Amino acid sequence: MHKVLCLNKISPIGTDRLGAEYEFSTDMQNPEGILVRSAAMHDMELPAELLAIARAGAGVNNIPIAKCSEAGIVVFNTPGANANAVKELVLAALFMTSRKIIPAIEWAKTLKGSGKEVSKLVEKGKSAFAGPEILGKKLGVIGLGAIGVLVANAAQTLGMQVYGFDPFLSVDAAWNLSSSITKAASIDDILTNCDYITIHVPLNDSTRGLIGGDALAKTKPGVRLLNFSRGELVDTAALLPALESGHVAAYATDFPDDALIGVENVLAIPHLGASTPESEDNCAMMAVDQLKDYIENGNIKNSVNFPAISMPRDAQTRICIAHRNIPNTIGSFTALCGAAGINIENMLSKSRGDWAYTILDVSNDVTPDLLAELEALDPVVRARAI
Ligand SMILES: NC(=O)c1ccc[n+]([C@@H]2O[C@H](COP(=O)([O-])OP(=O)(O)OC[C@H]3O[C@@H](n4cnc5c(N)ncnc54)[C@H](O)[C@@H]3O)[C@@H](O)[C@H]2O)c1
Ligand SMILES: O=C(O)[C@H](O)COP(=O)(O)O
Repeated sequence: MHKVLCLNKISPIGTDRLGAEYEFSTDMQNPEGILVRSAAMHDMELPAELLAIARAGAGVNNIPIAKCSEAGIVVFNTPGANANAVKELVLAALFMTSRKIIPAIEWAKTLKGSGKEVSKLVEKGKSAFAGPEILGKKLGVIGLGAIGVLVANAAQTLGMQVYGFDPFLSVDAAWNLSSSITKAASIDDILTNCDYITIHVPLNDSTRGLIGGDALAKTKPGVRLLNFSRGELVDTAALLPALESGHVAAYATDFPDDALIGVENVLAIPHLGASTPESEDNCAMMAVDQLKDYIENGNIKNSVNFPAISMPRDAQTRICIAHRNIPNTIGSFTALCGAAGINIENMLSKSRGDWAYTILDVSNDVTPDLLAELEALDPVVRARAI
């Protein structure tokens, strides 16, 4: 029986796929797998038996990736599985930051009880809530991954002039991006030219504070800023005076902090980007399928710390080794197997940056001693037989 711990509410459409061979609970000791959404894991002690963490979603800044790699724990996410949900909310925010829809609705509520006067009061008061159309305006999209591409393409069909910036644009994203999107040469191109700016990059050490005082100073007066990625990408302390002065006309964020809540022209959304049944189902199914395939077969798809690697199984036993990407490591594996009288029928090794992963399909049973010898090799962080 495999054990999977669930740290957030995950759609049963996904968890039902675990099947009868899995014990699944929100509270258990020594799990082999963890399913998580946004629960903070940085301070969590990682159980010794833990093989993998599957993030049902995109962002993995809540997971201690480097610590997981050192322990040979494979971390998965579900690229693109919630991208449409976020795109739809970003489009809503484009309209809401333009047309003052939320404050206008709030004001309309205050007219309750005015009887026959309501329509007169509506006509008298509505001018306070006028706001521009998005048609023809310039939208800058920072980060053209799964979400950024969908936002850019949709905004273009709504008649916006769209500029995109992504120094690491993937080939897939380039294929999916409408040819009408203008490629920005630098982030400054976006900052200085655009009426609306939307951020779709991961939060990491190089993107934290991406939009700070210097960046805001380069933006056009009246710019509208949208952040559906992570709060710390935008420096709140620098943003507040820019909102106060009106230089930033509106800020829509899915990640409000205490200082932003209640501030005029801030649209503070409680992290609803991926909260649709469709996205929750998609993410849960992908996360569970990837986790199961890793636990049962050692295959890796959509990991953020180890390479993609997959091999059909046709031998008695599979040895899976997570290790550092160092020359001559595979030679030590085959030498140890040879010395133990193990016949390797098939093998595959892949690397990704500092880390690598090797699958050895062998025609014998594998002893705990051999696994211990493999794990004792300097570059190896985890060896197991399935
Ligand atoms: N609000 C929500 O509920 C919600 C839902 C999903 C994702 N997210 C957030 O949105 C982020 C993006 O999601 P995604 O699915 O599009 O991820 P993705 O990995 O498909 O795309 C991220 C893109 O950012 C680019 N990038 C990285 N650093 C950059 C930089 N400095 N400048 C410009 N581009 C840069 C990458 O090249 C990549 O193309 C996630 O990391 C997550 O934090 C939020
Ligand atoms: O990175 C993500 O996928 C989103 O922020 C969604 O987070 P959630 O799964 O906690 O809604």
